[in-house]
Amino acid sequence: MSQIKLQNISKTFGVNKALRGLDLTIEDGEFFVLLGQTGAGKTTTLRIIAGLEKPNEGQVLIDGQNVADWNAAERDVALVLQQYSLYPRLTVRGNLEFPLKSKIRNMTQEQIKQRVDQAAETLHITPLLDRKVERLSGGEMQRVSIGRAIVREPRVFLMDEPLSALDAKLREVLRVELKKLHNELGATFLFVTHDQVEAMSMGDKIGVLNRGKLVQVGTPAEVYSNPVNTFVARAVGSPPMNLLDGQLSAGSAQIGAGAFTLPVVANSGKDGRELTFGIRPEDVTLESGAPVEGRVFDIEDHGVIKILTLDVGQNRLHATVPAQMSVKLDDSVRFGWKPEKVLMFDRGTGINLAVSA
Ligand SMILES: Nc1ncnc2c1ncn2[C@@H]1O[C@H](COP(=O)(O)OP(=O)(O)OP(=O)(O)O)[C@@H](O)[C@H]1O
Repeated sequence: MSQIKLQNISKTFGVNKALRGLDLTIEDGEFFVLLGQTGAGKTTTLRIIAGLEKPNEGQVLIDGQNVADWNAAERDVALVLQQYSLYPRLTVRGNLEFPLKSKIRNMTQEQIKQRVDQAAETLHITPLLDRKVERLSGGEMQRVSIGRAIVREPRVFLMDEPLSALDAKLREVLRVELKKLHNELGATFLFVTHDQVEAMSMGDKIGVLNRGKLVQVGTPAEVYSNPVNTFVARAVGSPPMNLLDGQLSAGSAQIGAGAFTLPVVANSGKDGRELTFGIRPEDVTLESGAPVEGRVFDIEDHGVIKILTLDVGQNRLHATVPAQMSVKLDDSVRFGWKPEKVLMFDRGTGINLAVSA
C-alpha cells in the first residue's frame, strides 16, 4: 500500500504537450479514477508513475520518496492494460506463476502455488487454471491479467482502461468485482478511463484530465453536483448537463434570445452578465402548470426512465422523466426547474461562478 504524489509533471513528445504541470495526490488505499478523453494524457501519466517514461519536468513521489532514479521493477507497481499482455501458449497457472518465478523474488514452489491459488480464488478463475490462455474469452483473459498483477502484491495497481475491450454486460460485472477486489486488498488503485459511467461508479475520487491538465479532483458526488467549469459539467453525467446560454436579469435566467425566462438563485452583481446556465436533466421537471412550453423532439426509453429532448425556440435540452409518463413525439409539454438547482458559468471562461466567487 502506498501514497502516490505527482508534482508539477510535464511531458512533451516533440511539439506535443502530453502533460502540462500535473499535480496529483493519490492517498494510500484509495481507488482513484483519472477520467479524460482520448489524448488527454492518461496513459502517459500511468507510464510515468510506472517508470516506463521519464517526465521532462516534475517529480513522482511514492510514499514520500522521489523515485526518479528507480527503474520500473524497483517501483513495484503493477500495470494492467486494455490489451491483455498474456502468454497465449501457457496455461492460466503458467501465466500467473510467471511474474513470481523471477530470481530476485526467490520464492519456493509452495509459496508460488499458494499465491496463485489465492489470486485465482479471488478472481473466480480456479476452474480455468489448467486451460491454455488462447482458449479463454475476453473477460476471462482480463481476469487473468488482473490476476498477474495481484500475485505480485505490488504497492500500487495502475489500470489502463482494463475493461474497455469487453462487452457492456461483462464490463458491469467486472466493475463490481474490481471494487470488491480493491476493498479486499486495501491497495492503492489508479484506474484510467474515458468512460464517465465507469469513473462515477468506481472511484472513491475522480480526477478530470483535459489536455494534460487536471481540471478538478473530488468525489463523484462533488464533481457531479459542483463541476468547476463547463468542461467538467459536460464530462460527467449521462445525458450530460444542459448548458444554456443566456443572461441574468433580476434573479431570472433569460435563455437564448429571450426564448424563455426561469428563476435562478439571485447572484448579486451578476445582472446583465453573459452566462451559461447549467441544469441536470433530472432537475428539469415536467408539470402541467410549469412556466415554459417546449416541444418533444426525441424520446429515449431506458426502462425505468425516459430521456426527453425538448425544443424551445432555438434551444434544446434534455429532461429525465419516469418511464410511465405518457408522452409522444411532437407533444407540447410544460417544464420548469427549482432555482437552487441551476448552476451559473461565465460564458467566456466557462468557470462556475460559485467556484470563482
Ligand atoms: N510515444 C509517443 N510519441 C508521440 N506522442 C505521444 C506518445 N505517447 C503519447 N503521445 C501523445 O501524447 C498525448 C497523450 O497521450 P496519452 O496516450 O497519454 O493519452 P490518453 O489519455 O491515454 O489517450 P487514449 O484514451 O486515446 O489512450 C497524445 O496527444 C498522444 O498522441
